[in-house]
Amino acid sequence: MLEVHAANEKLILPKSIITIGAFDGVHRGHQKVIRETVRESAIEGVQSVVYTFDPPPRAYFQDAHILTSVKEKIQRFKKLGVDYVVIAPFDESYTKRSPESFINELKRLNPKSIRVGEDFRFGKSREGDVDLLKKYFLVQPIHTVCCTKGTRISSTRIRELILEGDIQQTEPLLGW
Ligand SMILES: Cc1cc2nc3c(=O)[nH]c(=O)nc-3n(C[C@H](O)[C@H](O)[C@H](O)COP(=O)(O)O)c2cc1C
Ligand SMILES: Nc1ncnc2c1ncn2[C@@H]1O[C@H](COP(=O)(O)OP(=O)(O)OP(=O)(O)O)[C@@H](O)[C@H]1O
Repeated sequence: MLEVHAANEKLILPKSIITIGAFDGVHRGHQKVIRETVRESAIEGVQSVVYTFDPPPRAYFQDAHILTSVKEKIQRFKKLGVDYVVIAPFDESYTKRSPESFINELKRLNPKSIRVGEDFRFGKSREGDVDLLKKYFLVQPIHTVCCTKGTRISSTRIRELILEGDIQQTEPLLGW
């Protein structure tokens, strides 16, 4: 059964496997990251957690078109077998938090490992990176999922295709 928590509820877990990101569109790249998180959590016998943002940071900073509502993202996380979703309200005060403050928040979830891409950034002005995260947690990189043309699947690419009116091409990238 999926549990949804707002970040300010300060959820505490004894052990977990976490993935973090905007996950806008819950495309095939996201699905792989989440499936690996769920698979590892089952092997370890601990809870799987998706920590996500509302709105997606790119929608907040760059006014990007939002592909999936929070409600729809939650439904897709549920289908992928996630145990917990933590939703951070991505607003002005949240964006000003330091990387260390975010790390302290993650500590409450006691992650055995964190699954994010090598280019993951966090904290004000994107100051925190994977090297900083690795000082506190085991961080396991995810192999990039590409489309048949060989380019990385991303929410940005899907937004571009929608703007070009090429909905058909978004389907193999979204995988739903
Ligand atoms: C506490 C916190 C503060 C953030 N502040 C900023 C910021 O000031 N500027 C920015 O561009 N992104 C900021 N971000 C967003 C990150 O750059 C990044 O988009 C987010 O961690 C999601 O990762 P993803 O883009 O790989 O999905 C912040 C993220 C967190 C967790
Ligand atoms: N194609 C992909 N293959 C593997 N992992 C991916 C892929 N796309 C995103 N991820 C991972 O999923 C998590 C969430 O990514 P994020 O929401 O930033 O996706 P994105 O598609 O890169 O978004 P945007 O284009 O808006 O920056 C991150 O850990 C990221 O590294």
